[in-house]
Amino acid sequence: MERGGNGDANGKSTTATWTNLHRPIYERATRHPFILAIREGTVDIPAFKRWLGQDYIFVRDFVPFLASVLLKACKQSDDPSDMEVILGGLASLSDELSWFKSEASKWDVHLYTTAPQKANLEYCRFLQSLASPEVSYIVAVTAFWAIETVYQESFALCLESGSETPAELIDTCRRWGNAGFGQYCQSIQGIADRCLEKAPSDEVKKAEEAFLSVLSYEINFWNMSCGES
Ligand SMILES: Cc1ncc(CN)c(N)n1
Repeated sequence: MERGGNGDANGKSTTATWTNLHRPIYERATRHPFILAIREGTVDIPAFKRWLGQDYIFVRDFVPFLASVLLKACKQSDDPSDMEVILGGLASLSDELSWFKSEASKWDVHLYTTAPQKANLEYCRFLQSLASPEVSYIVAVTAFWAIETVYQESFALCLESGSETPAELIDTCRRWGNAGFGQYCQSIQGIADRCLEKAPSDEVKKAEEAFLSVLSYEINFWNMSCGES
């Protein structure tokens, strides 16, 4: 089997190469009108509340997905520190679920009676498919990196100087836009790139497809939050 190799001729890592290669869809996911409206202080509050209720459902489904990535790291990774990064992420989801509950009560969003919308159901189904033992660690960890990075880049944009994010949404933006979460995403990116460097080309191709699928599910998720289904 052919080897995937490490990115392009300029020495860029595989994930950096893909981000450049697929820039238009990457930007549709990370600079979505929903995020730009938060940043400009014009976000529709019902849309924000819809996002909040739907994202709680998503994060609940993200837990078993991440547990499956952890299991694959334990079985397939050649670097013991991968497990520590992923375990840290999994542990922080407990705090994240509590945050959703307190934020929901602040905004009068009823989490337990919120039904998942179509775009969310489809994304959660994709997560379930990635959790299958037939999906390799390389593909799963690449998807994990993409999922976290879309939120990191999106919400970091709302914290940049010059942004007019409403005060009551700053806490939400900090949750994913803070520098620590940015470092965590870089650690996952480092893991993905190290794995991709050694992977056979068919696995690299599957990982790229998973990256593109994540971007497309993320766009649909933002669209759903804006009220387009
Ligand atoms: C839809 C979605 N994508 C990503 C994340 C970040 N874990 C999230 N909470 N929700």
